[in-house]
Amino acid sequence: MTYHGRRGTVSALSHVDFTLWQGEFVALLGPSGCGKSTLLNMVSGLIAPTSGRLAYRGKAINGPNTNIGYMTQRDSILPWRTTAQNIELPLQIRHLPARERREKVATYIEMVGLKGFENTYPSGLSGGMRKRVGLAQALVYEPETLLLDEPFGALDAILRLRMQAELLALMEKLGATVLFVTHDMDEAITLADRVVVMSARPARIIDEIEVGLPRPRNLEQLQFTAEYQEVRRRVWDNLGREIHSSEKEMANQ
Ligand SMILES: Nc1ncnc2c1ncn2[C@@H]1O[C@H](COP(=O)(O)OP(=O)(O)OP(=O)(O)O)[C@@H](O)[C@H]1O
Repeated sequence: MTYHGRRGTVSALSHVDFTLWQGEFVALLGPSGCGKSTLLNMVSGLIAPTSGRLAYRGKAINGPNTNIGYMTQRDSILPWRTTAQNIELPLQIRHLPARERREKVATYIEMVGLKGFENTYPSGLSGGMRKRVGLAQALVYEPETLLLDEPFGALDAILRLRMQAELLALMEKLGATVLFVTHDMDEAITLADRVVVMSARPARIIDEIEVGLPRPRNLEQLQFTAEYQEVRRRVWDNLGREIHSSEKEMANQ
């Protein structure tokens, strides 16, 4: 994917070739600005690659894909709508009958732990609560596949751990297919079945690591296990090498 903008040409992704299997939770891990959001935008059908091919269930992706729920990095919560109204929005766009909308909104409000805040406007919600509204918005029409772009990036460590645990429990329950973008190695390993490590821009895939840690996972204990440390070392070996090489490149420029 190459962007041709007013400020010149930016080569965002070079050679990216991978398959996301049904029911799998894949974390895309890479340095800042390497092209992770670009990749999600392409998978969701919002932008088209300048070369190469993307397919969903074997069919070429030619436009927005309604089987996919996408939580972008910046939330799309409308300040003039309450929690319930924001979560209802994707269902209104799909013209679901009012009764069905109400039922689904109630289910997902409960699922993301926002019961009691149905009628609160975004200005009355904490950062973590806003993220939950965003997550419920992506989940509410029950897409087969979820794209989550650094959903917990701006949260403090404790809230982040809580949200990660909630997401994991939810995904294990729903059996959804997830593509999760992060630049946090521990987040990638604790959540995913497979970690796809991307290089600095223009991104290519430098490694794919099967995490292999059993589920359901207890996030508070997981990081202290020997198995976890072993996976972490393997991911770090690759990521560390990539960081050093991009630092060297920058120093030579
Ligand atoms: N619409 C655009 N026009 C021109 N360049 C763009 C556009 N969108 C992204 N880029 C550039 O493409 C590169 C990859 O951006 P992208 O947002 O995909 O990276 P990222 O890995 O998601 O970054 P981060 O981890 O910081 O969120 C960056 O250099 C960015 O400046």
